[in-house]
Amino acid sequence: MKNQNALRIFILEDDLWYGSMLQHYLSLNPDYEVKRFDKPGDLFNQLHENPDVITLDYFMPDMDGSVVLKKIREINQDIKVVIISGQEDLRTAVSLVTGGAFDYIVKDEDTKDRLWNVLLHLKEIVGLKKKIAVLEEEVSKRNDYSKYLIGKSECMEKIFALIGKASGSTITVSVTGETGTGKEMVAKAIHFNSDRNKKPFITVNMAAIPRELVESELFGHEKGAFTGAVTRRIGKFEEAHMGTLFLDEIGELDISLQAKLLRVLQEREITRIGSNEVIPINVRIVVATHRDLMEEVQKKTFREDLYYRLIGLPIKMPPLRERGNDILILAKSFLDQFCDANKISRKNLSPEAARKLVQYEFPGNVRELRSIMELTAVMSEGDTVQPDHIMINTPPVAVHPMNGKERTLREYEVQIIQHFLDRYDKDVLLVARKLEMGKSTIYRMIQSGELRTK
Ligand SMILES: Nc1ncnc2c1ncn2[C@@H]1O[C@H](COP(=O)(O)OP(=O)(O)OP(=O)(O)O)[C@@H](O)[C@H]1O
Repeated sequence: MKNQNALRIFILEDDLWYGSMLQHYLSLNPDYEVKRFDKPGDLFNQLHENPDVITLDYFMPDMDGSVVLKKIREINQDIKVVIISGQEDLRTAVSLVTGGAFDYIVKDEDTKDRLWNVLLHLKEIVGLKKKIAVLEEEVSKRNDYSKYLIGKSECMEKIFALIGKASGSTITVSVTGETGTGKEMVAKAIHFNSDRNKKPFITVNMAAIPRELVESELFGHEKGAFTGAVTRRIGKFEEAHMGTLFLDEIGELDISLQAKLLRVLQEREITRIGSNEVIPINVRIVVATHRDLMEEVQKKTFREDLYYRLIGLPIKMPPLRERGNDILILAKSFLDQFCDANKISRKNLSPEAARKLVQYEFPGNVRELRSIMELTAVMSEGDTVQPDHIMINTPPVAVHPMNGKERTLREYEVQIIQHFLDRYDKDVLLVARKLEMGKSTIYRMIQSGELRTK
């Protein structure tokens, strides 16, 4: 059976006897897979097998060792090359090692033992590199937020498509939506699905930083720039260099700082407070807000020019109550996650429990659903969740048609039916039953364009 962790070694040696001796000796180690070549051309033909190590005889009749080394390095820089030569010339050794050789061994009676030791050392390095590659792969999988963003509803499918579009470019993205709808998750999904995913993802929540500290938080400061600036501090823009900067609650940014942010976004460079040095920055910006920024522009609390600079690719997160069956998919997923984490057996939702969930408004959206399901897992006994196990603190609110601007009776009617259609995945029959009205009335209103089914 092939040993997946074997160190793959190619020997290039024109002296057949010496080459065979090395091959035999190294093959004594079951962790080595050894192949021998006596001409550089033959070795190059097999380089696609990606050996971990090549031992290279420096004096070859066909090609000088330094040329072979250069060619190997051009094809694959990851292959470690150990030079073996009769030449005891230190200058050659130094120039080969600076040219990319891993080590240089002089051909004498100790060669095989020294080579043995070099290879043991190399096996460790190659093993560590492979482990790092596996771990990096795992981390990037763990950070593949699109796998964690759960949803099958039409509106979430649209969000996934937009995340895909945003990930493929460096366009600024603005995510809006009520609290707990997953705006930060979207920002992370975009970052970790983009080619910046090995660089930092930095979050700054504008609402969480005292107003007077925001500038220094974003752009950094030099020591002594202001009272309290006892050391130099790098700002979040610099920290996010080559990665993504997520500016959460951007609507809370003080108007006095908005002009500065706009300048930075236009010039793509920052200056730390108290410094004259201009530092170029390369960051992708994702902003989020639960506010209607256009409304803020009209109220003159948000600069219009900054608004247009930030809007980029807009992604509007739908409230959970408009995601139809996603409520139950998410609920089951949160329930399973909690049970698995606490090593209790998984539970099912009874039809009545499911109904209780879909009838609730979820003002706190997905975040609220997660907390409710965690509490449910604790409260329920047995393997089926009943409605009583689901503790909803706020009383269920059907619709609040009286909130907001005044409407005609007909408009209220349309608003209520639309709300139910959105909630129940445009299932006209179900909505008609729930509202105790004729399904033909609903169909007529859809036909006339009063109600949306898309
Ligand atoms: N589609 C989803 N699938 C799975 N979990 C989700 C989804 N959307 C949100 N969540 C979970 O809901 C919680 C809130 O998500 P997140 O912080 O991204 O929301 P937000 O809109 O940024 O909230 P806020 O506006 O309050 O900052 C997190 O625990 C997240 O894991």
